[in-house]
Amino acid sequence: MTGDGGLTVGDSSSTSDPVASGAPDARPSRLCAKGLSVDYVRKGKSVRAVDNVDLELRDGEFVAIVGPSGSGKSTFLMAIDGLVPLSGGTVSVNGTVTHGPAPDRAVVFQDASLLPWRTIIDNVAYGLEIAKRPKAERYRIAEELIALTGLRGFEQFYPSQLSGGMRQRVNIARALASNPEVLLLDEPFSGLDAQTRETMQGELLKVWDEQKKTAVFVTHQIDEAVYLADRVIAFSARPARIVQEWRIPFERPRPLELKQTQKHRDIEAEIWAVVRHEGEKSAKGR
Ligand SMILES: Nc1ncnc2c1ncn2[C@@H]1O[C@H](COP(=O)(O)OP(=O)(O)OP(=O)(O)O)[C@@H](O)[C@H]1O
Repeated sequence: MTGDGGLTVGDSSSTSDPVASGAPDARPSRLCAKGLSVDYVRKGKSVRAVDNVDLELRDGEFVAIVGPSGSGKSTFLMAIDGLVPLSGGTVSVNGTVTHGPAPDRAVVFQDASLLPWRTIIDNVAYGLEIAKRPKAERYRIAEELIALTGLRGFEQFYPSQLSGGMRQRVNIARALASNPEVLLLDEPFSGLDAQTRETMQGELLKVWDEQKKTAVFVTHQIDEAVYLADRVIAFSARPARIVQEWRIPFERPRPLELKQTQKHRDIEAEIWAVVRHEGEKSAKGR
């Protein structure tokens, strides 16, 4: 069940992607986690949340991470961002080992953490203001991202005047404003209703097709992972280790109707079986 390299869905597919056909990936390495481990201290005892995870993303790759609840997915993402200290291993961006958060990585969280007293455009431009970029430049960039994320006309609104889906658009625009090398998304659509969530998945792919950011996306939703990602990685029950990996063979751009196809459903079912098995192991261990 838990092969080292894991099953690779689509290896034999007709996709022209050189990665999927097994040829070496010539794209430069953007993000590299090596031997990444994280321990938390709980009631005076050390608890391992992430155990010795190796993961490399090439330029412009979109990787989704799935796994049972409490397996360590968010911890892994936070460790990449530098928000939680590593107990072991390294995180490198463009070959340079990172030490804590930096503008080369940006996170989009589940709850849109917008500043309520700032307008939408000022929220999007906030990071650029902190970075002391000239005013004209920050508004030019913010305007571009507002257009890209479908927020035109809402520049002068406040976060409380927007729906949850629109607030997440602002969050994504804000994360992209500093032009990070790597975009980290931690269940960004989990607070949205099913229909809005689906719309946002399509919108995210449009933005991603435009910008081709290297991205790590954590989610509970297998269908979301398969629809969005080039690769889906399943984490074990805590402590998180990589149990299996799937290469997703669908061409881009991907219409939302893709999710209704048998092949999409088959891949979902395969991944779901692995995640469920891991979840059961974790439930038995409690
Ligand atoms: N600050 C913390 N202190 C102690 N333990 C923590 C802390 N944050 C997370 N944990 C524990 O680490 C483990 C991994 O948590 P994490 O939130 O990373 O999992 P997850 O896979 O993202 O979960 P979910 O899918 O439910 O969001 C869990 O057992 C959690 O209780």
